[in-house]
Amino acid sequence: MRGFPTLRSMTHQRSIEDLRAEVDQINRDLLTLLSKRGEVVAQIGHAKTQEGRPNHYDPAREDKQLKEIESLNQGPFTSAAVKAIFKEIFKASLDLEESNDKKQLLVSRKVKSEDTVLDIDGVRIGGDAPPIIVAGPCSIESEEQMEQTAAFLAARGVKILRGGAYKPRTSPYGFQGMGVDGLILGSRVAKEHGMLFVTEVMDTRDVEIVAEHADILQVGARNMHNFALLREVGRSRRPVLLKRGLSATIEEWLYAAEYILSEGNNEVILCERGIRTYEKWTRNTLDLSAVALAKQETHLPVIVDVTHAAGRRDLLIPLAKAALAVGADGIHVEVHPSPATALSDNEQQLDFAGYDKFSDALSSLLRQPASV
Ligand SMILES: O=C(O)C(=O)C[C@]1(C(=O)O)C=C[C@@H](O)C=C1
Repeated sequence: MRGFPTLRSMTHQRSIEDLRAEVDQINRDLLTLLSKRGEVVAQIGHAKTQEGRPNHYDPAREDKQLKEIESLNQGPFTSAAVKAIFKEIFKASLDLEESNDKKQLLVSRKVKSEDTVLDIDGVRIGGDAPPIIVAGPCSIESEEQMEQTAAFLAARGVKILRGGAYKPRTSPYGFQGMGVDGLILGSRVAKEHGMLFVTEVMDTRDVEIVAEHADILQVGARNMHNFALLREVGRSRRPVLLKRGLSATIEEWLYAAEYILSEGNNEVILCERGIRTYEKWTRNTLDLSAVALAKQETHLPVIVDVTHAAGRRDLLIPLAKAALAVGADGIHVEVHPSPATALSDNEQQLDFAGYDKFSDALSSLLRQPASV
């Protein structure tokens, strides 16, 4: 009798082994096609990166492909099943594009394996250099305050003086900084004591004037996502101290550094300063794994701002010790001649006696190069 073979007669016609051998071959063919697709997709990813599109996800393109696949599907799988398989393929393709992209980042150790060591007028930061201390008041307030602080710190071997001339305050009515007068004062006092001067720049319009007076430009946590500012400091040719954003992931922080390097400025110091968590007993939560990871994944120097991480003086020594133990290339700490009368951050700045205790406690760790 003619007609369609029954399931029974079919299974009798071909053995399971035989059918499995065919499935094995189909698997091999599918894998070949999948790999071929992966290679083409990687090229799309590369082209997107070159066009400056770090976000490779394109839902409209995925949707178009799914619609076509659905219209071509003739079974035996349902369209829902086929679409689910293709969605997995898109996801894997996106991962492939993005991981290739990360391998090409200028900040990545995969691109540059040796540590970047900054040499700013003889002050070495990163690599085999002993950890540095960046210290000074939160805000530049007066000539007397800067002079006293610089003299005190320089006598203890501190090579980098910090001080804010433009202050990003939570309240618009808080002290906003001395502006250009503060820049001039900070840079003069630092020079007089043989120190480098680092200060924050908050606005693209100020990059030029800040770069004129400061040896290192700081991009603060609140501005880590300010891509126009990152590009501008990248064009400035001054070393940049880039703080991690309040709620930024490590990846976002490294992409922020990439913005600076992509403009041709390779002199970036990463600064972990604690992230915002549910914890209330500290101002922020110091993320030491971020320090270890940034050291591992990038070639850039990484320092730790213990003052903002803790927000309280009693934790500065243990946090600084821990930071140096995981390989930080330096410590950033706020020091003020009279914290009680400081115009900003008076809860957390160290007075001179406090700084002496702090540096004594760290002295053995500060002599040796960052390790791990
Ligand atoms: O066509 C693209 O833009 C791709 O990046 C490729 C691809 C894909 O696998 O088809 C991958 C991720 C995008 O979300 C969209 C599509």
